[in-house]
Amino acid sequence: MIHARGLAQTFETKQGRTTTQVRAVDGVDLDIEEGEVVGFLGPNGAGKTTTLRMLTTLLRPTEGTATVAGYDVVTQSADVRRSIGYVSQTGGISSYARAGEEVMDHGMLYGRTKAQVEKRGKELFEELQLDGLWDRQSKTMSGGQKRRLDIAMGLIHDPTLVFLDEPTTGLDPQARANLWTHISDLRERRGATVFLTTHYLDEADSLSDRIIIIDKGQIVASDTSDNLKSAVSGDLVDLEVAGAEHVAEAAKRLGSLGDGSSEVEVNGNRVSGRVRRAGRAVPGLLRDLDANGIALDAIEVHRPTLDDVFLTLTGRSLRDAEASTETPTPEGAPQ
Ligand SMILES: Nc1ncnc2c1ncn2[C@@H]1O[C@H](COP(=O)(O)OP(=O)(O)OP(=O)(O)O)[C@@H](O)[C@H]1O
Repeated sequence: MIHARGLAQTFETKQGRTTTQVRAVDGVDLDIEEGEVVGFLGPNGAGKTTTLRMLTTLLRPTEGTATVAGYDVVTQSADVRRSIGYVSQTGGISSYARAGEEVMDHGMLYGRTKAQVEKRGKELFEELQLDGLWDRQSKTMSGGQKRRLDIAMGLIHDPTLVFLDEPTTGLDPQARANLWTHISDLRERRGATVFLTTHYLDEADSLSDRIIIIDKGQIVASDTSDNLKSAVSGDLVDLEVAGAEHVAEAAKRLGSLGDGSSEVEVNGNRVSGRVRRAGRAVPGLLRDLDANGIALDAIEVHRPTLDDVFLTLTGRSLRDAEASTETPTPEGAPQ
């Protein structure tokens, strides 16, 4: 459904007389099959939106090639556009027009008849819990309602391939959960292929069949969430030791679990380290500590997260990467 080879985008930004080049996407290869839901994850400024804009023909690649739904994004851009649904990051709807009319107009742009778009539009309003809002002016809708209206616009022509750019950014937790259900339904009920960008780890985790992680314009991982996590060595075991005098001994015993190679960090009374198959190893550790008179105030075991995957691959936490990413204000709109 989506195939890319060496896809790249270099932007030029001017500050005074100095021209700086930003390599926003740096040689991306993608192979996404029909019916897959793919989460495209990365920190701010990693190149998610730029990749998506190239795949949806809104931005011409500076290097590389891509086909989407069988069509070349440069030489057959009109065919690509006809075959996809696209919901942009910012959303476009905030007008005096009635919500239903906007959705119908959009569908008719794709060559559907008025009767077809009215029927499909009303179905989508019901599915997306927008019932009763058909005659509302979109500018009077709440943020969550507008976002769902954006999605209705992206789906009105029944595309089999849907691009969603950060679909839930800015929504409250309930509206996010709601939208997740709708996104899952796209594949379950309509067999659609979904390519969604996000920087929410939980979103990528719960929605996607496959997660592709991009960092600094390059793909650093592509696999199922479970496989990515199992490549991280072990579960994180956190001990809170009851007496300061026992901390060093507890650290030694935690470090000697498994093959004895786990690195242990000590912070005050907290001792933490990665342990393979913690579910099996921890009961023995507890017995061992108890037999040696070392009491614990608390113990927590955390399965690896996608953030751990990113940390293992890049040496940085996704959250830190996000906080430290400078996203200069682009000069001039993209092509
Ligand atoms: N039109 C442009 N001109 C110059 N630089 C740009 C332009 N568009 C994007 N960039 C730069 O390209 C890099 C990638 O941006 P992009 O928007 O693709 O990242 P992103 O992963 O989608 O980030 P976010 O999660 O914040 O949306 C950033 O450094 C950004 O500042």
